[in-house]
This record gives sequence, C-alpha cells and structure tokens, in this order.
Amino acid sequence: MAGQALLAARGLTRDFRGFRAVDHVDLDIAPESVHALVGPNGAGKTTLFNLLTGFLPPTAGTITLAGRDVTGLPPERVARLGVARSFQITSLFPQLSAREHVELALQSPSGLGWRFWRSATLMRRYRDRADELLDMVGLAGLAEAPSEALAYGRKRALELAIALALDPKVLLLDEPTAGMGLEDVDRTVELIATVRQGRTVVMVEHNMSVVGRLADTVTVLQAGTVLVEGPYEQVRADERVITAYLGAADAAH
Ligand SMILES: Nc1ncnc2c1ncn2[C@@H]1O[C@H](COP(=O)(O)OP(=O)(O)OP(=O)(O)O)[C@@H](O)[C@H]1O
Repeated sequence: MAGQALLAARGLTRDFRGFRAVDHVDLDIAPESVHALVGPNGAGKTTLFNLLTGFLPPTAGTITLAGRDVTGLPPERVARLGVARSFQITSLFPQLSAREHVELALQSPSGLGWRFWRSATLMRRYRDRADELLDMVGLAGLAEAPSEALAYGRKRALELAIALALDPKVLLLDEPTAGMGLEDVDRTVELIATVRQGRTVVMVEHNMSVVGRLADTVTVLQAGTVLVEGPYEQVRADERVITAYLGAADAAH
C-alpha cells in the first residue's frame, strides 16, 4: 500500500503541551485520488493538514511524498516539492486584482512568499498562464477586479487559482465549501472535479454531500486517530462513524 501512495504518513503524532491532537495516524493518499478527511470537531483534521504541509513539525512519525522522506521540512520546501494548500482569504491583498494575485503566485517558487515585481516583461509572460488559471476557476471576467470587490465564493476560487499556480502534484483544500451558500457549493464541487484531473486532492470537509460527490476515499478521524477509512458509501453506513458523529452532536448540546 505505502508503495503506491503519493503522500503517506506512518505513526504521525502531534502533541500540544501534553495533549495528543494527532495520535499515530497512518495514511495513504493514492495518486490522482480525491481523499477526504472528516470527523467531529477537535478530531485533529486541521492539525493533520498542518503536519502534511510542513506548517507544524510532528512529535513522532514520518511523512513521505512519492517515497521521499519529507518529515520536518518547512512549508516552503514541501510546497516546492509539489504539495500546495489553498490559502485563506486573509492572505489576499485587498487592492490587488485577481490576475495580479495569480501572477505573483506564478513567479514565486514556493507560492508562499510574495516577491517584488521583477520586470514588466517577465510579468507579462505570467499573464497568459494567470488568465488560464482564472478561467479554470471561473474568474475570467473578474481578472481586473480588486480582490476586495470579490464575493466570498469568488475569493475562495481565487485562493484555488493561487494554489494551482504552483502546479502542485497534491492539492490540499481546507474546508473548501465552508461558509458558502448552495449555489457556491455546487460551483465549488464542479471546480474541484475539474482541477482534480491529473492531480491528487486531499480535503478537510464538513459537508458530507460534498464529500460524497467528490471523494474516492474517506478517512474518519476521531480524537486524533483513524476511526474508519474507505469509500464514502461504506464509511457513511459504518456504525462507528454514526456513533462518533452522534456523540459529538450530543456533546455540543
Ligand atoms: N496550537 C494548539 N495548541 C493546543 N491545542 C491545540 C492546538 N491546535 C489544536 N489543538 C487541539 O488539538 C485538537 C485537534 O484540533 P484540530 O483543530 O486539529 O481539530 P479539527 O478536527 O480540525 O477540528 P475542527 O473541525 O473543529 O476544525 C483540539 O482539541 C484542539 O483544541
């Protein structure tokens, strides 16, 4: 199994001052699959995401990308090796246009740090690719719009275009439909179905209908451990998963 995985974790563990948020997780993300991480609040999904992208170093365990050990590498190195995550809206510059954001991402080798504009000629080379990416995420008509003028769903689409500028092998999406109305959810599902072509997608997603429509494999986390893993239909019918969610709902009331 590990030999076939593009991104794999073994015994991945992360403690926060004695509290174990991720507890010996084994994960195999198959190439060109959509793999969803789900689970009740506090299950460790975000922490696992941060571990896989180098934003947090693990307390124990290993992460491999195409068989190469990437454990403990900083996020920009992980990104350069082909693992990109969609950025949060807070990292957009209000006055820069959608196109300028993507152009900047294209000329930044890691996609993480914004660099100074190099030269007008060089930037023009990025323009065609930027416009292609904006078109892919449905923002072709909004290329000139300052990011602050974009509606919420469009801002999330711009984040995706920025992540795609790295041409990542693995794209990590953190709750891609969070806070969206039905129409934007549908558009985002279609968008992910498009951008997954030739890529591997890992997503944390609370909306089970979205998971059902997109994911090949679902990993359910609970209290930092893998509770169940498998195809959506199998996972949603699993008694342990139903109990975990009902338990979490009870605890919230
Ligand atoms: N920096 C931190 N310091 C201390 N505890 C943390 C830290 N980050 C996360 N935790 C704890 O680790 C556990 C897992 O958190 P995490 O955010 O990974 O869960 P999650 O599954 O993403 O939850 P949610 O669905 O609510 O986002 C939680 O109990 C959380 O309080």
